[in-house]
Amino acid sequence: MKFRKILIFGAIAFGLLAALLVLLSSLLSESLPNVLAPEGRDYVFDYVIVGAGTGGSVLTSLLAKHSNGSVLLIEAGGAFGLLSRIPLLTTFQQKGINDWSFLSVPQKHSSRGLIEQRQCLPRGKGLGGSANLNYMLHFDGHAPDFEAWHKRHNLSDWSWEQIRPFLAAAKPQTLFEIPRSYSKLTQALDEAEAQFPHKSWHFRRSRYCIRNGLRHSVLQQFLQPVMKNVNLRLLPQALVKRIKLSKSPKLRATSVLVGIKDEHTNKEHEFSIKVQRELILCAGAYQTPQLLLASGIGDRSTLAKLQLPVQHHLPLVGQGLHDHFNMPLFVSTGVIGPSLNQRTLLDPFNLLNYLSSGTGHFGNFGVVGHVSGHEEVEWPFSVTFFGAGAIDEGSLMSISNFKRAAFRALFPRYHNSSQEGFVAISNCLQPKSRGSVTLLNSSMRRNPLIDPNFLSSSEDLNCTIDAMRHAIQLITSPAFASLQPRIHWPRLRECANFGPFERDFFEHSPSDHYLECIIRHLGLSSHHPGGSCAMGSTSNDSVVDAQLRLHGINNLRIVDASVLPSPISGNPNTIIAAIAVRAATWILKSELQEGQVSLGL
Ligand SMILES: Cc1cc2nc3c(=O)[nH]c(=O)nc-3n(C[C@H](O)[C@H](O)[C@H](O)COP(=O)(O)OP(=O)(O)OC[C@H]3O[C@@H](n4cnc5c(N)ncnc54)[C@H](O)[C@@H]3O)c2cc1C
Repeated sequence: MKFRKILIFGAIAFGLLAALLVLLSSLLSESLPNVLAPEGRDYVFDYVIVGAGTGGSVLTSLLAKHSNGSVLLIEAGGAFGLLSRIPLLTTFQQKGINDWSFLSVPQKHSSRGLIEQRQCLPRGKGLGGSANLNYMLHFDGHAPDFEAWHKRHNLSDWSWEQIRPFLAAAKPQTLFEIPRSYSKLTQALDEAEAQFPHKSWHFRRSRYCIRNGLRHSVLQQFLQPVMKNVNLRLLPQALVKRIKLSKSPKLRATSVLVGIKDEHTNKEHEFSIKVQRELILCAGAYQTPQLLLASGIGDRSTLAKLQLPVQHHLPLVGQGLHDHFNMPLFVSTGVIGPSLNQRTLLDPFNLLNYLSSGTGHFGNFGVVGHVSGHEEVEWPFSVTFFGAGAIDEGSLMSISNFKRAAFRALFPRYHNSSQEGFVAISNCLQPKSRGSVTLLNSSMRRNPLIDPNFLSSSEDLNCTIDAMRHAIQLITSPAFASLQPRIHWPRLRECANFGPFERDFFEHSPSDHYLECIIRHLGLSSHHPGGSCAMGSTSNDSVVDAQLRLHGINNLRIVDASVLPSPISGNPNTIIAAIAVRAATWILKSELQEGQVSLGL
């Protein structure tokens, strides 16, 4: 008992220490090196990079290291706090100061269990961008994705052979892999791999961008090591509002208009920064098209409707948005997992374990493994296993936008804080639905109109139903039997006509109509948006060319998730980092070819 008290004191001390560190880290954020202090004069930089997320951090790092030119990195947010480094606590950042907290427009074909049928679309805001808000899962890349880019989109520069060295260069320095012994769920997954009849399915235990128990993102690996370089300046808390083009002799980006808000008076100070060589947009799949459209670069008729003067007609800006769509299913287990629940989290041993070795529940996000099928299936799919037994109602509802009834139908054991179980998340790896990013008006301070248009393709619905049936096959296989799993089919009033019927609990074969109904109500964004300024060969099929330059504007590139011509069959972060490495080589090569550049700081 005495020992337990000591542990509880230890846990409280840890809490206080964490709070102190959060405070300290926010204080430290004030003292970033090389911050540009706008003093009312015009600045000129060889390279101006907009957005310090995955693409922007990697690109800035390589240009700061290897270029002879001056580099300015402009980021709308500031530094992330310590919360971003503690893996399990990452969702607490959502809806906070480091999240843009976008909401989709009401969805036509999905999201019926969400308030106003709108999806929560978190995006990182600050140095590190979404790489500092994400769930840290690493994926090596999948050869057929790039072969499809090569063959279907005529992008021979992006074949698997071509991209592999860049993936290697972008790979996280250290990865933390969930060990087999982590829980009974990881053991069941390993057994399923050995026993499962579908030999073409791939079983992976999760690998995280985590080092010594702390998030190790592109910020730590790429950006931080170069922050003090003499040719680099940072401009945090600054929003890029317009891009200015000049027409002669050739169309080129000449400057950006930046706005910085005074946090006390809320007044905005605006100034321009001139671009000597290249302007590179890394503002992400929602805000890169937003900035282009707000600057009059986009489809002529769309811009006319918004009464925006056209600087450059490029019809597909903001079109072709894609994202993975997740269907969660709660499975309770009859044995102690241990799985994530309030009881395990409040256990002082867990805290001590994390403090002493960086491992245990606090040292990862809770996703323990994935099973995916690419060959011998009609549609490539993935099932992700999130080892959580009790899901906190308030927290999940706030970051998912679920209506209360939908949440409770999905997690009927939500009130039991010591519940053991897991969530099986099924999705299609190559969804066909395409959405868009447009504007409400030209203000960059207003959120863009984001329409992921989930399930607009009936193929995606069939594919998700298929993925769920694969998940059921796994969960009811002998390998999982020792967990005593029970699938909790959501009992939604709106789906009651189709089931679930008592026999479903035994036969695990609910009808397609029932599965369609729950998918259309309860499916959620995976937060992997891309494709809104896709690459391709001409302006009729894309926004940027194979070297990521805007069609018609040679010195304006996009280096972020918007350029993906089709979805990545897994977690996209490392692929976007690899795209940035690739872009850096082209930029540096052209610098070399054209001779010295000025150090115009
Ligand atoms: C909650 C969540 C979980 C995820 N989990 C994973 C995962 O586990 N594994 C994985 O591989 N991927 C994951 N992802 C996806 C991955 O993080 C993103 O695909 C990737 O970070 C996108 O990189 P990016 O460079 O395109 O954009 P971002 O990283 O989003 O960077 C864009 C940056 O631009 C800044 N910006 C935007 N507009 C302006 C402007 N006008 N002026 C100045 N700055 C601007 C933003 O503040 C931001 O910092 C997740 C994403 C989220 C949100």
